[in-house]
Amino acid sequence: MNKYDVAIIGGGPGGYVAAIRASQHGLKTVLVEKDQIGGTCLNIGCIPTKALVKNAELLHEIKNAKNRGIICDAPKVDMKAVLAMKNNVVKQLTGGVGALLKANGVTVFQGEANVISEHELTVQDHVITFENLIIATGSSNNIPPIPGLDMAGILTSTELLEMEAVPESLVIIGGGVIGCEFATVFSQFGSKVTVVEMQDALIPNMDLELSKGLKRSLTAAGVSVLTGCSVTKVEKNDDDYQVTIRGDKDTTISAACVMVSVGRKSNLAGLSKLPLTLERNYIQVDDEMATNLEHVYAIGDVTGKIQLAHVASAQGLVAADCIAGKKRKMSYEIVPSCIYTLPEIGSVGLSEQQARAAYDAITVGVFPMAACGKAVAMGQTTGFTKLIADEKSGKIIGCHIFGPNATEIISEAAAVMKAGGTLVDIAETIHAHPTINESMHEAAHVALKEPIHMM
Ligand SMILES: NC(=O)c1ccc[n+]([C@@H]2O[C@H](COP(=O)([O-])OP(=O)(O)OC[C@H]3O[C@@H](n4cnc5c(N)ncnc54)[C@H](O)[C@@H]3O)[C@@H](O)[C@H]2O)c1
Repeated sequence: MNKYDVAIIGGGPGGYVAAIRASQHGLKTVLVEKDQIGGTCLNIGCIPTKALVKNAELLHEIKNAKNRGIICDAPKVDMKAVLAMKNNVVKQLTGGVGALLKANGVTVFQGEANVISEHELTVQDHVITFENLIIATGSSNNIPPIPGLDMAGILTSTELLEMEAVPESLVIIGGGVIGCEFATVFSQFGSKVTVVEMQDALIPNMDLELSKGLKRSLTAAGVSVLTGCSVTKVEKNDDDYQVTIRGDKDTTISAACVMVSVGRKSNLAGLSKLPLTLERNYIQVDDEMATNLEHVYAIGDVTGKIQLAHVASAQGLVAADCIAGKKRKMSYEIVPSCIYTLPEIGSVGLSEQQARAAYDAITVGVFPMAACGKAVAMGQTTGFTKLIADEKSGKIIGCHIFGPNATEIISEAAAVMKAGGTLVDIAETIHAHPTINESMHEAAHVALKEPIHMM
């Protein structure tokens, strides 16, 4: 009998995590996924991108190996083998998630869900009846209405992850997270990359020092970064695209490929029978992830909150717990976000600009990677760790790291912030030596005006 306590549409990091938790609560749970389990994150987002970023890192290390006394031949990229490696990584992880769902007793239907009433959906020839519904349908690439972007051959990150050859040149429209990660990968792979960003800074919503540092490092890697510029049209001439750019002065750039990464839009197909409250086409939810319909919840990118896999998973756990009667609320105050560039970025809490606007007085401590022993030993001295605290209480309200292992060590700051910790808490915690983590320890000492390894 296809009658379930909870039906979940979408098997990404929001949906599959919610399904496992719902089932663990003893709820009869079904998950419907139209493509592959794992969603954007595992199949065409976070995971495959990180597989390529690792290759970019390797190439960068090999190219610089002679500075460390290692002589290597000039590296070459075999894109077909790179794709095989990337596909293997994806297969391993999606297979793992499939096994977890099975082990937790979640029923999985492959196919497109179509909600036909407030308590029923169809998938292929089946009718599924549900007491509660969790919508976890995610988002897809948004293509802005710029003349020429509807042309065949214009790429998004999805197609760029399937390239069988390294493009000679690549224009990336949008200098946000996707744009900067793909610029990192393809510039190291050998493409001549141009990034066109409409705002005055790359990754414009993050701490300005991160944006400036990233622009410097991408430029040093040979990427042409055009900020404060917009693309007005794209045309095709023989084999190349002509990209017309409006900035301080108008220019036209010729490129073999054009990728668009200007944000994403919600996936709402199959949901029109539900009278959901939407805003800018995103499903509106409260802190328990409930929509305006009592038994319908929504999680992940489709809610238009913070579009990150780990936020979707956290929302999925909240939704499943609330359905099971273990009511709790989602909080967005402490959400680490990471960008996989060279070097990496890890960020949590308020940017310095936001902190100055929100607090009467703040204390900022910045420690350069060039003064961190482990970073020097690794030959990766670009970047810094910045801690921001409320001057009155000393409580940490933001941390921004640009440097090696930034995406890993940012969780220390997140954990301290979650516990309401202060600069003194970090300064008085013994940090192992030599580690990049010491830069956080040192940044706390700098903020407290008692630096040890800095003049
Ligand atoms: N490492 C990660 O966590 C990771 C990786 C990839 C994607 N994501 C998430 O996926 C989502 C989508 O990423 P994204 O990079 O597409 O979006 P984004 O919002 O990060 O960046 C889009 C950028 O495009 C710019 N832009 C908008 N219109 C433009 C135009 N016409 N011309 C030039 N620039 C324009 C914006 O100013 C912005 O800087 C984001 O929410 C992101 O956080 C996260």
